[in-house]
Amino acid sequence: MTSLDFQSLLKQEKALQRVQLAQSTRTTAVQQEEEPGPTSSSSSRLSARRRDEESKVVGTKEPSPLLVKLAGRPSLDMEKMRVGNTPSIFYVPDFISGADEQQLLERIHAQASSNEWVTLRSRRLKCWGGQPGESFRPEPLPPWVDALCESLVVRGVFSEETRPNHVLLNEYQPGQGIMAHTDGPFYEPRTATLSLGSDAVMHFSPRIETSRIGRPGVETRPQASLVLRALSLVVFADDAYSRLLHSIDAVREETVGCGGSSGDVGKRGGGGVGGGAPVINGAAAGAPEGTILRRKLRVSLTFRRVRAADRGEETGGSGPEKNPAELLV
Ligand SMILES: O=C(O)CCC(=O)C(=O)O
Ligand SMILES: [Fe+2]
Repeated sequence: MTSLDFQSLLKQEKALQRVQLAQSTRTTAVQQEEEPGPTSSSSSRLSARRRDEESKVVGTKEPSPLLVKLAGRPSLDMEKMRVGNTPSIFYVPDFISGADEQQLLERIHAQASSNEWVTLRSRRLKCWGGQPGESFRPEPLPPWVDALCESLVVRGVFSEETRPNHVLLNEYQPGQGIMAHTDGPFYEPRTATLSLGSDAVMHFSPRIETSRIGRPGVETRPQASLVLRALSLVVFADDAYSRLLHSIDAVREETVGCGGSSGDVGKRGGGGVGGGAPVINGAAAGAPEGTILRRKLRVSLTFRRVRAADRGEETGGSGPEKNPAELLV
């Protein structure tokens, strides 16, 4: 065995041990979060407990095979995944494999008849983890959803302290989309979305106070677009989370970059017309300007952490205030 083989075996074994540990401590974690907080001291208690337990032999329960598989992948260097000159927008192509995607889609569609779905005009959705808001009470996630959250921590997308505890599933038929929005103040300013089943283009536009819209020099159109290939993960945080709006046009077909949406013109996701904004991850997504993308049934899973009730203030970026339009150039 070469030293490289040995290193990767060691990594896999460590990942497996973490998985077993995570599963055996999951109940404890949920109980701790139900205490007021999580304050920094409660989350450091949690990490300390994890560290203590890590030194013991753990795991009486078989870990989920999906989790073992996902967590066994190498951890990501998120800095290398940053796209364009953007503040904290990261794109990870092929975050999962096509086989993982199939497994996840089967699981999602196996539950399709359940009444947990909320149907909207432009998509349907399901959420796990509890009702975000002032009186948030975390609810346990289904094991396969929890497995995905764990894999995001193991692979370095979220820190242990910001482990996602809330997951949203959106399902879009071809021709459906999502209006320009921010994810709001109830979450920590970091969100990760896994795309399954179809490609789509996400547009980012400056968040403008309503009173300034329409004033000379105030730009509200999308300033950048990001191709979301199936299997990819997009992460945005901090200023990109709080000071930019994101949207997906409600179209059946779209042309990357210059041309904009080529089908169903006039049936946009709402709040913005994506076409024309420069694509900031064309190379990483293998989709140069002019690429035509046809939508299929798209399912996305969005992972976030609900903020502690005592810190439910508006999420703001750090550092000096910048015009949000400047964040993208
Ligand atoms: O489907 C997506 O990729 C985006 C979903 C989203 O922005 C949201 O649920 O807040
Ligand atoms: Fe969103």
